[in-house]
Amino acid sequence: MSKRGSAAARAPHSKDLAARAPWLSIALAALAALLAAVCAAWPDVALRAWHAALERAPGARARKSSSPAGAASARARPEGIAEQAPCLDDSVACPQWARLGECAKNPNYMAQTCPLSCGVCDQAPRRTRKASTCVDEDESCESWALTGQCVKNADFMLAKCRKSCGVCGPYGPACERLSDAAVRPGDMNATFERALAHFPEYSPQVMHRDPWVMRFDNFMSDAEADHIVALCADSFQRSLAGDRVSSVRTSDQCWCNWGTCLDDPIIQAVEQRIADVTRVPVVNGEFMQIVRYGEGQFYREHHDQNSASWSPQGVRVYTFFMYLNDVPEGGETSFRKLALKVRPKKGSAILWPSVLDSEPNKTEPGTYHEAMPVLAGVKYGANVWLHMHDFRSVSQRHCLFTMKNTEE
Ligand SMILES: O=C(O)CCC(=O)C(=O)O
Ligand SMILES: [Fe+2]
Repeated sequence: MSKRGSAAARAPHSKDLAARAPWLSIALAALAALLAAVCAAWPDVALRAWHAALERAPGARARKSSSPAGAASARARPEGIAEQAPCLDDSVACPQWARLGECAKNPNYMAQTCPLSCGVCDQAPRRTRKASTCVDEDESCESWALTGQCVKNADFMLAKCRKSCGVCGPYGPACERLSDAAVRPGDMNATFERALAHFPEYSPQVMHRDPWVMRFDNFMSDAEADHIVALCADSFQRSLAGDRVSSVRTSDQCWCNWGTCLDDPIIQAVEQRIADVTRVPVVNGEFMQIVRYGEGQFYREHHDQNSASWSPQGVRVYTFFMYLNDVPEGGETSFRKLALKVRPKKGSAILWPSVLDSEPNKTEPGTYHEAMPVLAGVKYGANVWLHMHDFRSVSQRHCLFTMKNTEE
């Protein structure tokens, strides 16, 4: 045996303790006698303490609220089905199938496979998720996942590598939401009114109401704008639209998602100002995306809302767009439906909603917009897209549904 020996070999035996410290056994005996006396004298005190402990225990609320009806359904439960077994979907596609009407078109299959999404938990046998649904079926899954195959090759990977792609639960353990909704019905109107009243230092102006488009003439200093452009100097790449290179968007982009950029005090200060104005936490924001348009470059009319309400990060609720230089000619942000064109001005910014104030999970039809072609010079800008829920932590956990645009 090694010199150090095992912990068990070194642990003093209770008898040795009693021999070495007789006062300890006397004290313990006295304490036990005292407790017995208290319980005998005030049984309800002991009982209340026991109930309080039970109420704090996990699952206590369910126990407490179990109504007579709950008791009846527990009695009627078929044998062999555990009382606590959750109602689960067996496929990550269930929410989408349900939205497409499959629960009605294909009721038997769907009730078995997607009871949660079809809302038929009472009819479907409750069962724990089969362990086999959360496994990799190929030993290369982990390395494929690390090289981005869960996104690039989603059909194959979601079938064969569920574990490595982190899609085991309805969202997969990597994708659990860590935050409540940042925007509730009515919050957006209140946020815009508050921004108008509370941030005179940014010179807010209403460009449009219903839907809101608010301009902040003085959102950042020239030095801050120059600094943000300089951070990206060597990191621009062709912009993507909806995850791919597309002729509708011809600019270059740079995601501020690497260490030096994320840790940059100016980036952090600007992100915090955006959070203060919008009342949406910094972690709900995608990483800042800096864009550069050369002469003739543009982003055709599009909508920024790209994430399903069921996705872990939820919908994109706001866009905060900052202008990082003065553009000699062209490059306006145009909201055709609102008959509004915003001219780029260094240090200014615009904020608009991508969802409805009254139903913040639904797309706001008024805020389609376009980056008009730059006619002379270059245009630099920066997007911050803010989501309903925490975006950054699920993205850091490599959750598939934050990396990929998701559809309703
Ligand atoms: O460049 C602009 O004015 C707007 C850019 C934009 O809409 C986007 O990048 O989604
Ligand atoms: Fe946009």
